[in-house]
Amino acid sequence: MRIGIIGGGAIGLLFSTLLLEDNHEVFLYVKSADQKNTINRKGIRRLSDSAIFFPKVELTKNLSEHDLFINCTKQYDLQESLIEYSNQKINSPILFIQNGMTHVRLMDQFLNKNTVFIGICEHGAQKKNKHEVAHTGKGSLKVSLYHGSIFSLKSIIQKLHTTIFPITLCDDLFPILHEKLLINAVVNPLTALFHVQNKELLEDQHLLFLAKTINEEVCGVLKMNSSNSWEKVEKVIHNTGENRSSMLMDIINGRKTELEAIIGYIREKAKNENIKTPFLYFLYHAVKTLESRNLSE
Ligand SMILES: NC(=O)C1=CN([C@@H]2O[C@H](COP(=O)(O)OP(=O)(O)OC[C@H]3O[C@@H](n4cnc5c(N)ncnc54)[C@H](OP(=O)(O)O)[C@@H]3O)[C@@H](O)[C@H]2O)C=CC1
Ligand SMILES: CC(C)(CO)C(=O)C(=O)O
Repeated sequence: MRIGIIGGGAIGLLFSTLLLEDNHEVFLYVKSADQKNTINRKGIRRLSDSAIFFPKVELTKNLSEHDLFINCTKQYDLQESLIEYSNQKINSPILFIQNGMTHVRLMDQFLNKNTVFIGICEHGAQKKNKHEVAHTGKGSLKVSLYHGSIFSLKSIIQKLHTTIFPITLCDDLFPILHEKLLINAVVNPLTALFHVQNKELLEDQHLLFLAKTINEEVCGVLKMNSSNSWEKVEKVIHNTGENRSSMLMDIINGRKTELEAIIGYIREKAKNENIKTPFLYFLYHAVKTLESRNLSE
């Protein structure tokens, strides 16, 4: 397949290598000419096996049509890239893999004519620099239809699914988004506040207590069974144990986090339903403090 990947960050670089390994034609769209030139010269190096891959690299302002786009930007950059698709009149199907929930509301404003898929990404990835990426947690992509044809989604999954790039169809969008939202609400703020790898949430008894308490609180808001959900959260933490969560990486690198799309969304839902969420309240303001200090430096 001809696949366009938007964003040369951790997931964009990782997906480019996995799809090239599976012999797809990959076009990676990046924001800076500097990153484009670096990848053209050195390729993308996957640190786990030192394999090097050469996608075709383009700037995002020069999009062309593909069998599928995978948008790998952060939630807070999504609006800009949705405007790019819409200004450049892109008709190709687009898959979004962002953590959090706020993107779901944004889609309709810009992409009501496109075929849109929404997925959750269970991989862990860390970008070391412009062209090197570590695959810190092997997982799969679970994808659901947002608008358009289910037949097109089924055919794309059939062509993409391999052991290198596992991708499965989920019939119901919101349960999978809520499952991932819960995982990110439990893992990301705590790891960002305490500067720990994911696995420490299971290994340190105090962090484990906090993680379980946050799991309870979020399950109360999202109406999920907390003990079944905790098992899933625990499994993802285990599988991505060596990872530093994307929120921790944002804090370390002085970037904005996806807090609003994760904790902000759950708090708003709790507020509308008069549910008290003291731990989320604390997490929200604690991460905001780190974020605003970072951004003002
Ligand atoms: N990393 C992980 O392990 C996981 C991440 N996710 C989710 O995947 C998404 C991506 O995360 P991650 O890869 O870590 O994030 P990164 O910050 O590493 O990468 C995002 C990339 O998007 C680029 N970008 C932003 N706007 C545009 C644009 N308009 N056109 C082209 N590129 C653009 C940024 O470029 P620049 O740097 O030049 O600004 C950056 O390289 C997030 O929603 C995250 O929550 C989900 C599961 C795991
Ligand atoms: C699954 C997890 C928690 C992996 O680190 C993630 O999605 C993230 O870091 O944003």
